[in-house]
Amino acid sequence: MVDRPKKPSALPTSAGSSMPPAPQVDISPSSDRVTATLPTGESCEVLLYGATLVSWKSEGGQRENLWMSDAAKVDGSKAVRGGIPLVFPVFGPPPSSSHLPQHGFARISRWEFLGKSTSESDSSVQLDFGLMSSNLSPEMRAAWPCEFGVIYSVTLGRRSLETRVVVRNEGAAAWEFMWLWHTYLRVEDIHQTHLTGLSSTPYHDRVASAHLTSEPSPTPLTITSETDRVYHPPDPQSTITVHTPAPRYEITRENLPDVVVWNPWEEKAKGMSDFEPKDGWENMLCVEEGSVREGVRLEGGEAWEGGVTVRLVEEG
Ligand SMILES: O=P(O)(O)OC[C@H]1O[C@H](O)[C@H](O)[C@@H](O)[C@@H]1O
Repeated sequence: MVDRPKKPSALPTSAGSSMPPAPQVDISPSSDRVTATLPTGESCEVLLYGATLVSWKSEGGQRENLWMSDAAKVDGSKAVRGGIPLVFPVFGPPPSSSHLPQHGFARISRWEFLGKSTSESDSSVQLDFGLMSSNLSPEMRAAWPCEFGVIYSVTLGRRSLETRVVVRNEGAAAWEFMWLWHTYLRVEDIHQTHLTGLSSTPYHDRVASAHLTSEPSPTPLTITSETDRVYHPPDPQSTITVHTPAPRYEITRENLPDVVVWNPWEEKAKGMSDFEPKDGWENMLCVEEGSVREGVRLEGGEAWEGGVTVRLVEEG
């Protein structure tokens, strides 16, 4: 984890001097969400429900980088359709013997806001959230009776969003889990969007068959129909780039071997009640980083850490 000095935001940095106070990062925690705004206007908003990032604005707050469905439920009644829901401890449908919901419980559980820290050197703010076994509903506790603690950190910079997670086994017995950032990126136009960094990478095509491993993708990868693929790039740290007409997104991963690329396309979007507008699939692309092909095993007392950074870079 990046070790950052903790600094209460209430303390003015220019105390005792004749200089005007430096602009402060604004943190607005409320009963259901935490919003952070940099002095330059960039912001992010995290719902306590699922620790779901529902907004990330750059360019002084002028540009939204995450796609959110107009029909997304943000009242805790359903996983949020958009933003960055967190997938844990299972990806996709759980095994038939399990009572866990699709994509697990992290995205439908209420997390705790643990606090924030700021960094003057690079004008960023870090927000920390936690989820433990004791936070789960009795149904989820019964479905996954493992002792765990998860710390999720979101760091907002001028042109970047860094997210990190530490999953710890707080019990004595070993267990396995999967983790994924289900990131809905906003793109200007899916028909003018392509990805680089996944070529020469075989993938599981979840549209054609859950078990088929296809030929490596061509370069660059364009999205021209319903797409649901799990890539396993040979280099787990390699950069994935999403090129759109606006700034491109450069995605770097730490300790995350798998990348899911998902766009429901026209027909599937029509069938999702919480997907609005119905042509919204033209303005979104899920590029999801995680560890989902195989479970990560943690012995009692062990911890696992992963991270994703998305940077905005001008094309050209
Ligand atoms: O509808 P959800 O449960 O949010 O899942 C949305 C999508 O998530 C991932 O991208 C999976 O690979 C897809 O198969 C799934 O359709």
